[in-house]
Amino acid sequence: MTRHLHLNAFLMSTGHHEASWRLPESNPVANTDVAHYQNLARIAERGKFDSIFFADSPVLFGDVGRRPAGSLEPTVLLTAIAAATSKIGLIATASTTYNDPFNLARRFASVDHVSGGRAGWNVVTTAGPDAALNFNLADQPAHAERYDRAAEFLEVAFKLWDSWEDDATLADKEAGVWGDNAKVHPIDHVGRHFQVRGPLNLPRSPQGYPLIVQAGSSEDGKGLAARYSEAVFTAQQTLEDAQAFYKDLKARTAALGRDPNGVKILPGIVPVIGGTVEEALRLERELDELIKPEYARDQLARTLRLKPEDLPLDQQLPADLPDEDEIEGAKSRYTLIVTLARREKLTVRELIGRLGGGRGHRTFSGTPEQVADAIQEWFDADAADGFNIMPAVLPSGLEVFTDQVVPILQRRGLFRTEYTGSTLRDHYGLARPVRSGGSLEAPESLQAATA
Ligand SMILES: Cc1cc2nc3c(=O)[nH]c(=O)nc-3n(C[C@H](O)[C@H](O)[C@H](O)COP(=O)(O)O)c2cc1C
Repeated sequence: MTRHLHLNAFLMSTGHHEASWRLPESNPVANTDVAHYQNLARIAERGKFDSIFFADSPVLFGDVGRRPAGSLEPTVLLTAIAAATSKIGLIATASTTYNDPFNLARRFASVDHVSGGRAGWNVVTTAGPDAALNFNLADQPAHAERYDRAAEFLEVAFKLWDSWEDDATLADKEAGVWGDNAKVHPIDHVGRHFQVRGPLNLPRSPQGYPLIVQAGSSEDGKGLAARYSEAVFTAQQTLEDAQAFYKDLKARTAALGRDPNGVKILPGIVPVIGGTVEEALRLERELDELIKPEYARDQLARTLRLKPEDLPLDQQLPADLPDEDEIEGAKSRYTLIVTLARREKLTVRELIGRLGGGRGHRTFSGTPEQVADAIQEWFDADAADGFNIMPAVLPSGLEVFTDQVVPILQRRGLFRTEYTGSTLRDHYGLARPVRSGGSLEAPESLQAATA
């Protein structure tokens, strides 16, 4: 089976570089401008991307002085984007720790109805203590507890999406019968975290389920991804690390009886593209020089559970840092940052520059040809099924990728020249789960999840 590259546009206000909002071209209040996001989605659709994606956390992070702060609730934003596009997939993040299954299952099924089958859900447990304070808690639930809840949350969501059979709606005007009660099922879920009777108060959506995306990379994170996810986002700094993650996750998926091709692995890349290498590096330097180190050092201190004064800008990280298993936040991101700093002997200032561009995702500055080579190298080396494209500056970074890198990938036969389907599942080459006659024929890629 020919493998095709998958491209997801990870959209974030004026771009992933934390100082992008300071460029003359940038709209500093793009983070709440729906027309900005509709324009970005149209650019990505012109580039035949599989999907666009919004991260999210139910908390206002850190210091509003540093970069555009606050974000539109992403499923609401997706409905506005759905109205402005017709093909591109629409993926939003929502937390299993700070939501309930009934409302969230309904919300994503609604996005799927509104978009004609283009909804995807990035399932997160929300790492970090701050969000907990917005939801009657004094601290974040333990890492393992968050993932245990997430697994049950997904079980309930699948049951709710399956509570209507595909042919439950009759709309028989003659007989005056709208629906068939025998095809709408309570779910009567009773579990450790949730009791949900069901059925969902919404007919089955065009895709049956939204595409299930996950982004954890710890043992718990990979366990959840192997059982339930169909696309996995990950931050990987080196080809070797990416190959190891790819091999491990595919093996875990197969060990659960799922089709490993049913899980698409997309590492992030923050491309800074110039007509020449010098031009690309100049743009990278211009952005890095706009970073105010004190903001970034505060955030780095929080991640490393240190005080800012423990991190002198022109010295390397302190020798004694906590082990990953002491971290209750985003375990794998913590390890990635510390490993990056140690491996490349980065000073705090240098590390801040690297993180300012992509928060631990791989950054790559070069010409369109070199960016295409970097993508093809990992794709050919079984380190990725596709990429999370994270333009440093938006919209210009997405435009130049769409107009100058995508054509190279298309000429090399790596990427679609036209959409061949209309749903998000079609774009990722994943079957639609069918629910009829009381039975569920889940696609092999999801069988373990819905067993
Ligand atoms: C591309 C990408 C996007 C992410 N988006 C979010 C997000 O929107 N909200 C969130 O709480 N976590 C987000 N995360 C973090 C993951 O959900 C997770 O907390 C992190 O990868 C650490 O997972 P681990 O504790 O299993 O190692 C994202 C991670 C990646 C790689």
